[in-house]
Amino acid sequence: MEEISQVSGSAAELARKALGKRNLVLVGLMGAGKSAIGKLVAQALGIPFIDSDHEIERVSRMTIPELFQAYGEPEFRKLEQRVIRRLLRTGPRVLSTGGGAFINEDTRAAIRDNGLSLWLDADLDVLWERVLKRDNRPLLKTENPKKTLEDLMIARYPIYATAHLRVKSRDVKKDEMVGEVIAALAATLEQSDP
Ligand SMILES: Nc1ncnc2c1ncn2[C@@H]1O[C@H](COP(=O)(O)OP(=O)(O)OP(=O)(O)O)[C@@H](O)[C@H]1O
Ligand SMILES: O=C(O)C1=C[C@@H](O)[C@@H](O)[C@H](O)C1
Ligand SMILES: [Mg+2]
Repeated sequence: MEEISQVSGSAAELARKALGKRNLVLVGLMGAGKSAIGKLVAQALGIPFIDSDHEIERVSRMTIPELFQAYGEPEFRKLEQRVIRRLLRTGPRVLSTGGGAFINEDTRAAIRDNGLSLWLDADLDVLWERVLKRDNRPLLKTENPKKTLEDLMIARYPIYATAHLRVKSRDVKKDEMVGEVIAALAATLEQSDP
């Protein structure tokens, strides 16, 4: 056990070094685990965690479904863009984004320039099982939400694929996902070392 914690400790150290003052920005579709895994990654790295959906709800004093209903998706994206640009100014942190944030060109450019993006890539069935459990995603309020999720995957995956890093999100223990995210981050340092 001692040996395992030393290995993961050194991976976390390398990952922290790789990040420098930047934010690690988690991107990916609804249910990929950006919020759940992001929070644990931040704890493991000893840096703050922030979630753009939560921050949007905090500043607007409205829930995301309320924002979509009152102002529509385009206004939500503008607010999301402003909030994420602001959040990127402070680091290092782990910043978990909403599922559509990285699809917005301006938000994506800000993330590319100021953060290190990591795509939590998941298969449809994994996402579907997870999003079924909560009723808080306005984009899935359609006649056939599974088909909507699949259409979003087809449209968005080529864009998420432009993130700096990619980790496959699977139904394994959350700690295992955390280890994989940290290893991916640490590997960027090894790659950049002469
Ligand atoms: N590896 C995992 N094993 C089991 N459950 C998981 C795993 N990763 C995430 N989950 C669960 O799946 C659900 C969705 O995860 P989460 O809210 O983190 O997704 P998200 O990517 O932030 O989605 P959104 O874009 O809607 O904010 C949560 O209940 C979370 O606890
Ligand atoms: O995938 C999306 O476009 C969204 C995902 C959620 O995180 C929220 O940001 C909102 O429901 C929109
Ligand atoms: Mg989330």
